Amino acid sequence: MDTPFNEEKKKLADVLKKVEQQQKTLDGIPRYYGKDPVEQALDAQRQKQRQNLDIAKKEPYFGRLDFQEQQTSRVVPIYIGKVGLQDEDTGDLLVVDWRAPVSSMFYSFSGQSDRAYYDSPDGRIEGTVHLKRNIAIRNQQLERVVDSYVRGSENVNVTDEFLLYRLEENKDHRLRDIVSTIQYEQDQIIRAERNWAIIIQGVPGSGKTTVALHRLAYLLYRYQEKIRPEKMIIFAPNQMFIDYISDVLPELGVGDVKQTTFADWALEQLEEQVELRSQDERLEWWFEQRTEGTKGSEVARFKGSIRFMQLVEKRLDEYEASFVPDRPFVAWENKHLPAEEIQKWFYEEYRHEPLMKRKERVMARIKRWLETEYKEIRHLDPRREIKKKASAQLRSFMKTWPNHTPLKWYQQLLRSLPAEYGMVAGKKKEIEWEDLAPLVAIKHRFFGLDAKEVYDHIVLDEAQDVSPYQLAILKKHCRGNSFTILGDLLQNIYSFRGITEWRELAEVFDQDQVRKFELNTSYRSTMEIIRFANQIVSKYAGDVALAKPVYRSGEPVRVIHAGREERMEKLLQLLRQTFAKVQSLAIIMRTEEESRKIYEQLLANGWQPNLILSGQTEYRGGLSILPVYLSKGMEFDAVVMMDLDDQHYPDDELNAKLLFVGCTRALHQLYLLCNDPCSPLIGRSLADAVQEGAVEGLLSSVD
Ligand SMILES: Nc1ncnc2c1ncn2[C@@H]1O[C@H](COP(=O)(O)OP(=O)(O)OP(=O)(O)O)[C@@H](O)[C@H]1O
Repeated sequence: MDTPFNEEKKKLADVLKKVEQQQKTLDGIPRYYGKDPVEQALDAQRQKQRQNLDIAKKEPYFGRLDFQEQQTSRVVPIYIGKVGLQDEDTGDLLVVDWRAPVSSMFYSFSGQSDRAYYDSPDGRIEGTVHLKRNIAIRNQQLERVVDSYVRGSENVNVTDEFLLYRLEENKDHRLRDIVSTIQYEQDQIIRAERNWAIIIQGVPGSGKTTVALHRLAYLLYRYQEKIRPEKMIIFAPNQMFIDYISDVLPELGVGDVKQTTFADWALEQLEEQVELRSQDERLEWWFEQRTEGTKGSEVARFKGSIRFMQLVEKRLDEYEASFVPDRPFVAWENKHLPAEEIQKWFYEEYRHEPLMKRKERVMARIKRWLETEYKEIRHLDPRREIKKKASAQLRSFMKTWPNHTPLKWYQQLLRSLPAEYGMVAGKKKEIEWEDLAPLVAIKHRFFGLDAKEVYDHIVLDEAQDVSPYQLAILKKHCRGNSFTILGDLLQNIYSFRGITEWRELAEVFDQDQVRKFELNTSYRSTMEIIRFANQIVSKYAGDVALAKPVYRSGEPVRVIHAGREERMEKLLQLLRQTFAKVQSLAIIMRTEEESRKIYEQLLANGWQPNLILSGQTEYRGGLSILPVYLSKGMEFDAVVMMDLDDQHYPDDELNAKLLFVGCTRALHQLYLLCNDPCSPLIGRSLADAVQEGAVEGLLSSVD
């Protein structure tokens, strides 16, 4: 009998041959550039098929499930891949798309019993699983076959073996798809109802970002008639992060999804009527030289709150209520339009239109009224004179109507509030990050919302740094509350403007529209790293669950004692030892300034690191140097945290969270260079972790 490996090798050769044949057939058909819509649709279909075949050619499938439907005798092997493939000769399905209903069994089947089911469009299909097999193919070569379930054999529930094989790999400079190893709790989120606003609280490395991107791909497949990629949008914290995640959707065969930051998007909405003040100064204050007092952050949080939103709405209502002057329009002697008539047009007939549009409508209507009135005048000469006069009257009448830009109106509102809420001093058009949401809201009220800017689905990553007001704005831009909102409250290092509890965001929706999920297993880092990092932050965790590691053991976390003078030498030694063995290594500093200094020193020592500072739009991988607060969302094979002393990381909530974020960026190795006196955060962590055997020791040196 053939071994599973040989069996799969033959199958692979067979499938690849069919893929090639199909590619050849398609290559023989030229592209269509004419105007016939039927031909255009056929051409688009062929293009999609070409893209799918390109994906299938590299790795046609990754899993196999042998399933016997209830009341049938045939056991059917179902091959599951990133895209579906059909045998052109027989019409049989060669490979089923991972998003198809039947594929859900591959992710939900745990092997506890041989029974399984899936929900097809025609109802629930039940049956028996005979085999669940993971198949690793790279560049058309079969690399590995792991049976995680064989009916009747003792060998069940070894799913982790394949997962661990995947997790142990080094990562390059891009986030990757995880279709072959999606875990049950992740799959539940990916396949969740379209019209739910999903909030995911997930520990570092639990796959939040990855899951959100897979959910997009799933929604596009499941609701292909209703959802289009151009109508989906991803909000991410910065451009570098967008670059870092940019390969996942194309890998899943999804293109054209807009990816942006809230600030860039909001500025687009405002059409450059404002200038966003650089956030560098404030970030520097918050992360680097924070002194007591949080006046600035209180204002930022207030301006991001639903309370402030309600205040803005109330003032807008008042503005609207007094918008139309309470006086008639007098065209000429004895000819006037009563104020009540004009108000009726504005407040009743045009009430569904935005404010400024209504104003235009009223003016156009007065003009039409004038035209009919002119006709009543018999002689030409007085008519010409009267027309001129009436036009001038209309111009001066309309001048008595309010005429604010959103920014002017907002500035006026702020001036009416206590002084500390004022606009920033500086250029006239300059605003702060937290002013963006109210300004977009005012713009909508004045000029309306462009239907092109209404999305079928919105992803909000690192949502703990988003304000409720911002989310409320986005809700207006979303059809049917279809949101994926993800983040981690233990990583809320921008708490001066973000949220501290998910309740704050959930309140933007009706309660029956929201579903909350938790992802508590960390897939990124080894057990040793997760245990160590948990100790750092546990004091500040409150109700938030700490990360559970996957059972993947690696090297102990190494805390290396390095005094000021020897710090550079120790770092160089460490790099020489580790860098060649990994694809990505980050040196994480406490501040931007220190990142720059180390960068210069490494350059002088012949290294070629990439310096990552705020505003960076690209992530290149390899050796990176960056301040800790910019490392959020990223991951590296190895991480070196520098300057773990009580000056750089004193024992407070922000520093604990920063250190936690930094440590949880590491997949396989974590090194901490510690100076005297060592940071109390790591002192505590160290004592606990040493007991658990996760840390090699405080004074270990690099040899
Ligand atoms: N089911 C899985 N199979 C294989 N790898 C996984 C799985 N889930 C997550 N990962 C891997 O774990 C790492 C972390 O994923 P991701 O960045 O999406 O997590 P996150 O929750 O957004 O993390 P953070 O909060 O730290 O930004 C990635 O390398 C991802 O490929």
